[in-house]
Amino acid sequence: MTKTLGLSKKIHYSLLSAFMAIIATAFFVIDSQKKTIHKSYINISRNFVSNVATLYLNNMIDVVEEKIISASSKFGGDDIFNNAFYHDSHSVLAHMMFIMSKSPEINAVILADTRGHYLRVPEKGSIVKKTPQQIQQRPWFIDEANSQHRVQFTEPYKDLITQVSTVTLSTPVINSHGFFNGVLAFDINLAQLNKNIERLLPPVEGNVVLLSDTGKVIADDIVDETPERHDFQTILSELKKSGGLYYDEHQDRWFFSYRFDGPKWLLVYSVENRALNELVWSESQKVIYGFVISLLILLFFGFYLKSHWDKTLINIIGHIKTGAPDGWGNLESLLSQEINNTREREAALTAESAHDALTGALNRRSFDKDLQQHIAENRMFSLALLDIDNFKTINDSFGHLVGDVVLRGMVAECKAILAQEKGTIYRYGGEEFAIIFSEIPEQQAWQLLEQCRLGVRSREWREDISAVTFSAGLGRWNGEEAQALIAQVDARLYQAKHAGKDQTVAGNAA
Ligand SMILES: Nc1nc2c(ncn2[C@@H]2O[C@H](COP(=O)(O)OP(=O)(O)OP(=O)(O)O)[C@@H](O)[C@H]2O)c(=O)[nH]1
Repeated sequence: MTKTLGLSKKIHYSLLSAFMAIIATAFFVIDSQKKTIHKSYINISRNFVSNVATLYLNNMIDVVEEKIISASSKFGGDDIFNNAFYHDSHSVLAHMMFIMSKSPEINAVILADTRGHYLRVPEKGSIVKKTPQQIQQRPWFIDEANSQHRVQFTEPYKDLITQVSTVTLSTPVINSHGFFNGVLAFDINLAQLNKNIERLLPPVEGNVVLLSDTGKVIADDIVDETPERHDFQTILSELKKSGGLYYDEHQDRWFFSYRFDGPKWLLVYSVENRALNELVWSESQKVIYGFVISLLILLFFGFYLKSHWDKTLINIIGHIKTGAPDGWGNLESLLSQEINNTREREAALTAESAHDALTGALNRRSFDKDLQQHIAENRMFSLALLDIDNFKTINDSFGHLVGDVVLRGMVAECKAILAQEKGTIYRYGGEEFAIIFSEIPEQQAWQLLEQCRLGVRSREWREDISAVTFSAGLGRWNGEEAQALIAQVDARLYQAKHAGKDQTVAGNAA
């Protein structure tokens, strides 16, 4: 089975991996960014509530409290109080009007005595005296027992006279002898309060509402006729103990709240979770666009690469086929060079696999192959086996490196003699060599072998070796099996060794 390079596949995988990596990164970045944005909106909303409460409402409460306390101490004089109800009420009314005119946050100023008389500005007509029952029904009316408290805020209630929702703050009027004379009360201008709350610009679309301690609405930013009021009663206790942040699963709404110290009011700003999420998404969109653009660029790059890569591959394949890699550009010339190098390497590898690396003679594999080929082709040939005499002594005396030099030298010597003739030398193994003499009579082979032997023996060595000799056996092929011929020639080599070495033993024909 042919193994493909799979380059296109690798490019596809790389692009796909980059694609997946961008998507995964996008997922994590967007997710963490969403959480961060969500968190920052929560913080901004909490700050919004506490800023409105401390900078606006607390301020307003302080101002009206200060005003009522200073006015009540003014009305504390016996004469003023008695005059107001039984003699000359005009100067007191003028003072009450003065307070009104300076206080946009106050709707009405009321002064009441313990007998149920009261003065109120603004009032239709002249001074009106009401029955004690009417005045005492008012939630701000404080009897003597309650007079210890300085300033009190009522729950929102429907005023009997004006018929509008009202919150009143009141304080006892104590005369200079310490007696409780009556009550001074300010109706808070809820219309003005509503208007101011409506004007607020909350960070996320939602509702702002000011609640009393029992959860009644004092003021809110809802302007339409059928206001969408949220059920604060069910979550009031949660809001009070939430510490400023509460999420109601049932309504899927966030509640940001601030609890006042003076009147136990609660400023609540509530936001639908959906609205918050929409905002978070719209903020995240910029990042999403960024990632989408990156993906598109990657896709474009992928297609571009693919189309050009295919073309380049086709060119490369064409040139590899024709073997004419000329006229390519920089990258291509490098590639063509590489193709040529590969061919050379291939040729070198083939040569290496046929030759013995140490001596340069053909190796044992080549010998086996050539021998079989001669037999298969029924070619006339003779075989010689050569073994260097006393090679162990050479190795032992001069070292293996010198032994190697001797092996190389012997091959060189024989090659030089056989070069023009039909003889090829092989390294048979260790210090043993073989020569195949092709298509020449055994006699001629014997002569060549003798020339080799004498050549080696008379060769001069740079090292201090006196003489290197070898023994050899020679035999002609007579149609027998390769192993039989080798055994016969090996036996003759053995004979030569036993006969005193440095000689060749051949058959009778030689
Ligand atoms: N330097 C070197 N030595 C080799 C190589 N291959 C085999 N030999 C050595 O050749 C020697 C062969 O020794 P022996 O088989 O005892 O033969 P010898 O000493 O030549 O004795 P005779 O054949 O009886 O003359 C061993 O010492 C091997 O280590 C080689 O590639 N390089």
